[in-house]
Amino acid sequence: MRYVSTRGKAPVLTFDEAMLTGLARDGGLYVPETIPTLTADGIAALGGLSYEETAFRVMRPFVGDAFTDDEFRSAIGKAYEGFGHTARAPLVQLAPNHFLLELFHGPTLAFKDFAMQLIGQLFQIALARSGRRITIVGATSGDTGSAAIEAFRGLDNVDVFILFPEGRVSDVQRRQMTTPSEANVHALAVKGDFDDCQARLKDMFNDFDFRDEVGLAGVNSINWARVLAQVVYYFSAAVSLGAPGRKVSFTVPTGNFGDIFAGYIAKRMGLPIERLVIATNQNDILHRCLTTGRYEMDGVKPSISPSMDIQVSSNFERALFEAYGRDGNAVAQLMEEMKREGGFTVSQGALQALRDLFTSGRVGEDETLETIAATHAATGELICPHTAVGVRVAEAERDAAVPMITLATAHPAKFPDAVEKATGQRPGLPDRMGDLFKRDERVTSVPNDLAALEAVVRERRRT
Ligand SMILES: Cc1ncc(COP(=O)(O)O)c(C=O)c1O
Ligand SMILES: N[C@@H](CCOP(=O)(O)O)C(=O)O
Repeated sequence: MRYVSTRGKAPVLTFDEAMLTGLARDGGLYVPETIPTLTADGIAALGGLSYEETAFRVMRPFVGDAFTDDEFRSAIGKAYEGFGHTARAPLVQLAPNHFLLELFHGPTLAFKDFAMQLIGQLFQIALARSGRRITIVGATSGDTGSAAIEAFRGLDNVDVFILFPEGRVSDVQRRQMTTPSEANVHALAVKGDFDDCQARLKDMFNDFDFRDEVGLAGVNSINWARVLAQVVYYFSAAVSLGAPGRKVSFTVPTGNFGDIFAGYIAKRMGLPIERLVIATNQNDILHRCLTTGRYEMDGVKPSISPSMDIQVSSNFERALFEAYGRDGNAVAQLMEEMKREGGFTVSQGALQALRDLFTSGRVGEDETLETIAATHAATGELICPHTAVGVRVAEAERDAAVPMITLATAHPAKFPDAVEKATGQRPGLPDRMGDLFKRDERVTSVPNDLAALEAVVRERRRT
C-alpha cells in the first residue's frame, strides 16, 4: 500500500514512512493511493468479533508490509487493553433509532485515545527497528494533546511538545497536559488560538532545516495513521446495528474534520452508511462552506465546546482532494488562495460531490446547553458539550427509518462547568484521575511566533 500527498508533489511513501513523516514535504496530507474495500461477507463476518479483531481486519489492508501480522496484532492488543470498557466503543440508546457511540473510555477520556494509543505502539516498533529518535510536536485544542502525552510519556527515544491555546482549554484538559512529570513531556501554552497553534506546527514542518535537525514527527490527524485507527469504530458500531444488511447514519461533532473523514473512508470501504452529518459549534466554517460553497475564515470564537474551536480544518483538505477527483494541483491552488486571501470558493462540481457525501448543521451556545439538559432529563445521561452539538444536529437531521449514531467524543467530566450549568450535576472524574487537581503543573508560556517555538524545542529536546 502506497501513500500520496493531497498536493501531488511529495514523495510516495509506505504506511510506516507516511506515519513517521506526518505532513508531506509539499505541505499536503498523505492519503492511500487506493482505498481497499471489504465485501459484504467480510463486513458481516465482523459481527460478534472483539473490537481488537475488528480493528485488525479493517486496518490490515492499509498497512501493507510495514508491520507483520504479529506485530500489528500485538500493537492493537496493547493499545486497547487499558480502556475502561470491554466493548472499547459501546453503543448506548438515546431515543428510538438514535444511539450514542461512547468513545471516551480510553485513558484520557476522549476519542483521541483510539488512534493515539495505537500509533504510540506502532511508533515504538518502527523506532526500535530503525534506531531513530524523534521529536513529536502536536497542536491541540484540548484533547489531542493529553492523548499524545499519555501515549508517548517516558519513552527514551521520543520528546513530545504540545502547543495549546493559552486560556482556551478546560481546566481538566490543561491539567492532563501540564501535570505529567516525565522529562520528555513539554506543555507549551501559546498566546493565540488553536488555528495559530496548528499553523505554527505546519510552519515547523515546512522549515525543512528545523524538521530534519530535530527529527520532527506529527501525531495530529495530519498523520494518516490517526485517521485510519478511527475508521474502525464506524465498522464496529454499524455492524452491531445490523450492517451490512441494514444502513446506518452517523453524526460527528467536527472541528479538524479527522473523525468524520474516517467515516468517509469507512463508507468508501463498503460500509453501508446512508448519511454522514457534520455537526459544528459556532465555529461553523464547514457548515457555511457546505451551505454556500465559500470556505472562509471568520476568526475563532471561544465556545463551551472548546475542542471544536477551529476554523482552519486540516482534514478538509483530504475531502477536497477526493471532491476534486484527486487533482493535487487544484488542491494546492486552493490552499495557496486560503493562505493569501483567507478563503476560497469550491467549484460547483466539487461542491456537489461534497454535498452528495455530507450534510451539516450548526449549534449555538444556548442550544448546546439546552441539549445537555434535555438529554439528561430524558435519559439520565450526562453528555459533554461536543457530544451535545452532535446530538442536536442529529435530532434535526435524522429520519425515522435509518438508525442514527452520534459520536460521543469526550467524557462529560472533562467539561464539568458546562455540564453543571446545564443540569445542576457536576460529573466526576474516574478514581484513577482523582488527584488531578492536586498535582503540580509544569507549563511554558510561549508567543505565537515560529522562531520562539522552534527555539524552545531545540533547547529542551534531549539529543
Ligand atoms: C471532544 C472532541 N469532539 C470533537 C472534536 C472534533 O474532531 P475532529 O477534529 O476530528 O473533527 C474534537 C477535536 O477535534 C474533540 O476533542
Ligand atoms: N480537537 C483537537 C484538535 C486537533 O485535532 P487533531 O485530530 O487534528 O489532532 C484537539 O482536541 O486537540
